[in-house]
Amino acid sequence: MPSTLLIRGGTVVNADRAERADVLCREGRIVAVGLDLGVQAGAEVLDAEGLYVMPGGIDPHTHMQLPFMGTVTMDDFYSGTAAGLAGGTTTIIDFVIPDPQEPLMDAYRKWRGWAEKSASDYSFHVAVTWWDDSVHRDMATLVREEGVNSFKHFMAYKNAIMCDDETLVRSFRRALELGAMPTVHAENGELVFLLQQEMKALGVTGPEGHPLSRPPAVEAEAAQRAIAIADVLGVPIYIVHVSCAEAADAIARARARGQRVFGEVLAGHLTVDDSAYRNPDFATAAGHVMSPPFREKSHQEALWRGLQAGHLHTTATDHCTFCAAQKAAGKDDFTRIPNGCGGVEERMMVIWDAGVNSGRLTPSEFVAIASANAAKLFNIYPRKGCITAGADADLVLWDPTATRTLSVKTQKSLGDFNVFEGRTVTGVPTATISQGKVVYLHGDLRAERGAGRYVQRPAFSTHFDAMARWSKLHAPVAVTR
Ligand SMILES: NC(=O)NCCC(=O)O
Ligand SMILES: [Zn+2]
Ligand SMILES: [Zn+2]
Repeated sequence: MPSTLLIRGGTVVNADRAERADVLCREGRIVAVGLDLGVQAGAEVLDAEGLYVMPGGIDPHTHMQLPFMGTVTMDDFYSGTAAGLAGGTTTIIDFVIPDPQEPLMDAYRKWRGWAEKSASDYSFHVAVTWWDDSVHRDMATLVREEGVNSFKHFMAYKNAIMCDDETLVRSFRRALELGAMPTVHAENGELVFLLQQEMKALGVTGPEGHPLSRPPAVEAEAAQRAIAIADVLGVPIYIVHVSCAEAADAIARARARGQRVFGEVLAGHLTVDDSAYRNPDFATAAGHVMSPPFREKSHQEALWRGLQAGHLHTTATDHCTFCAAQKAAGKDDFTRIPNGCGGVEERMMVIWDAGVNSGRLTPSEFVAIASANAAKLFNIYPRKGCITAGADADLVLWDPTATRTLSVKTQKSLGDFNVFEGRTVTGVPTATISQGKVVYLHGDLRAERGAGRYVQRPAFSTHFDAMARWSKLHAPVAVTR
């Protein structure tokens, strides 16, 4: 396998520009980007004439091998990252989710072990699901010794991994001290719990009860609460899987006030609506059960507008695959259907097709939301998310004219369901390069078990510096009497 790769004749697309250029990669890094780079003896050459050459996708929200709701996802770190590579995604940021009372470091080491089989590079957010002095201490160890710079808080999943407000406040404050980004799954878990019981009391036990127990206001309330807590504490905040207009509006309002609030949106929420929950076929309806749920179509427009306006910043999948047999645990009670859907392979195609082909996004704006913005927010830019000398050679060659029909029959994920089933997209990856190696070429997936590396992410991204200066200048001053 040559360690030098030349990608010749394509249009290199970064978040800030697109230009005709060759890309030369050596020993896993990009060493030159420019016109007419000469072919070197022994180099592998990829012809990119007529193609876009983009930074490999970063999916900042996946759950591979997740133990959740009494079962474990179908995709492990190998099959899940391999599926990502087939779709042009070369880095995932997954989640360590400790059980309540489980030491954070124990959970972290467990997840690191599971992830060693990854085929692409990966990193971890760590969830804070409970609080005591050991959590306070372990957060520092994770940031300073393990390169974790983001902590996740579930405001839903009562009686399981839900954070109460005290834990949110303590953890946000600690994250600020450590220079790490707090992130939240914003849904009011108390309201969800109440509405679930009420739905069942009304006889609504099927998957249609899932969206009915998680209306947009439930998400908007939690988003607003998390934003307000972050504002009071002077910490930036990142809201995962924003699914509805009301939550997107809460972010836009806070940003208009100058607050550093960042939003993530899922390929599914941008393109799939809630009609499936009323499908008479249980497996189809349950296959769509994820939280927050798919929404009525009008919310999709609000999410696209958020991306276009810059109020929403990243796109992800929340890839979390459960098969029909697992979903059947909730046959008579929708609250027992394991929550989660796939998408790591389809994300970039679906968003390109619905975003770029529609004129909502330019190719550079697509690179921003599919890769560069996540790299910036989680402080791995320009190592990731940018085609420049010195960056990791993680790239995708993109044919904007080729079409594909997405289907469970052809997906690489081990899940047995595809929420994008039957969707024909225009704009597909023809090659994916990870660490300078061609790992996917014209349908031939060459993912290597264990080839992925753990990516450390330094603390104190640029936002922290600005916020610290602001806080210092606006510190409370006592009246001298
Ligand atoms: N999203 C979902 O339904 N499952 C995964 C856990 C989470 O992110 O909430
Ligand atoms: Zn979530
Ligand atoms: Zn998730």
